[in-house]
Amino acid sequence: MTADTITAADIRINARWLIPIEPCGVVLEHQAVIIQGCRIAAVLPTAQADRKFHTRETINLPNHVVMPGLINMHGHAAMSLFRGMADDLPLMTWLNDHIWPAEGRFVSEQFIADGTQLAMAEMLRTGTTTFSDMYFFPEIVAQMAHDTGMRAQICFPLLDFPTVWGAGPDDYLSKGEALINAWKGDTYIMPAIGPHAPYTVSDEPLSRAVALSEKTGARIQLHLHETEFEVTEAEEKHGQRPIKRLAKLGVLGVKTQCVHMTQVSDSDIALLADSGTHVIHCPESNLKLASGLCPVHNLMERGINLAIGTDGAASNNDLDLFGEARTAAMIAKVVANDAAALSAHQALQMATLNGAKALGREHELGSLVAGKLADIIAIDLSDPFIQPVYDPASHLVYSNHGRAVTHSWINGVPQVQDGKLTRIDVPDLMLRVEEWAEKIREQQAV
Ligand SMILES: CSC[C@H]1O[C@@H](n2cnc3c(O)ncnc32)[C@H](O)[C@@H]1O
Ligand SMILES: [Zn+2]
Repeated sequence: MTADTITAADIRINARWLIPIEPCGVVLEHQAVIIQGCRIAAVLPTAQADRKFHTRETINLPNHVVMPGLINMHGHAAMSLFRGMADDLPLMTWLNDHIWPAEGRFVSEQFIADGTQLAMAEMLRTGTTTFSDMYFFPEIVAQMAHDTGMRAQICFPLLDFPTVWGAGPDDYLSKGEALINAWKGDTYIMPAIGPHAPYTVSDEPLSRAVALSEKTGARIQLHLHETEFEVTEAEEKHGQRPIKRLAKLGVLGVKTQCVHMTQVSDSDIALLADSGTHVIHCPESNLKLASGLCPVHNLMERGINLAIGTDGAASNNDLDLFGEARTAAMIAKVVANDAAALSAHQALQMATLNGAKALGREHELGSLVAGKLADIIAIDLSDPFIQPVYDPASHLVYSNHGRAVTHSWINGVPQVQDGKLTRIDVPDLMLRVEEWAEKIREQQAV
């Protein structure tokens, strides 16, 4: 027997359980994850790690599951400052009568900075390591995510009409192209194009979005088929379903992510499947706004890649992706009339690897495999509300909530340690959040 060569590395995480996501459906026990720099050097049984690696730091997690960081594929981060401001309303009333007026009144660079930081604090604490954002002042969101060390797809807004961030399509597209160029090749920030929805963006800017995507490689994310009203109104106005119009304009494809898709006909499924378009499922926002239910099972059967998003905190009303995975699993079963429709392992895959696929980064994110980037989380299963443990994957989806996350690393850098954020000053953030709440309450009282 020959002695193993000892390799030096940075961090060793000893985990009671490990869910690598790849291969799907596997739970390993007594595993070590070795991190060297920003990457995973190895995932191996602890006894083997003892013989093969010497690390400068070891973290023992004897009651924990370790898994890849979650990828929240759709949201409007700074809307966290509007959490609970306008509840129990359908989408168009919520937008037209409450959210858009409030955005006109309050959204500024400082609002975006503070609201985004609040959202990042919540996402990090609940296991998200990568998020997708579609909101105003995307250059500020990108800078904040980068400074904090979170990965983020930053979709710049594109609409027919002026907003606080732009005068109209020309302005949005030129600012957006500058954003894409500014972050080219960055490991954390993935700039993308965010046409708001088919009912707010006309054909010409949509075609220009496609051209910009082709020129730069940037992805496109848009709200699509969110409600029955959206589809029937478009049929009256354009004589076709919105997705058909998008297909003709060249919007669909492997670089496009359609958010919501609660209204799905057989021909819609064919368009999505044939083009390789990704669907981002936001079950809690769809439930709360009574928008409809995405037929996840039918889409999965056709091989369509489905990832999960929370949407903004004003329509959810939290950014806990574990909760979202649970809701996704629950409603998939009812919609398909099949208790096996979306298993716990499949829900976890949607919240990790499928998000990485939608971003085009499945080769380096979304699973715990040697060589991938070290975006890792740990969840403590020792609390009474998740005992006893027979199957940790079941617990993560059906019994857990994100607040059981105790540790996270992004790019090998610790972000959460023993449940505490390492890179966000929470007391200072709370003071700024309360100042915004005062202003918003004052305005609501008028
Ligand atoms: C142009 S920035 C994004 C824009 O979208 C609004 N928004 C938030 N949630 C939804 C949703 O579920 N459907 C459509 N639009 C939504 C947000 O308030 C911003 O104005
Ligand atoms: Zn949205």
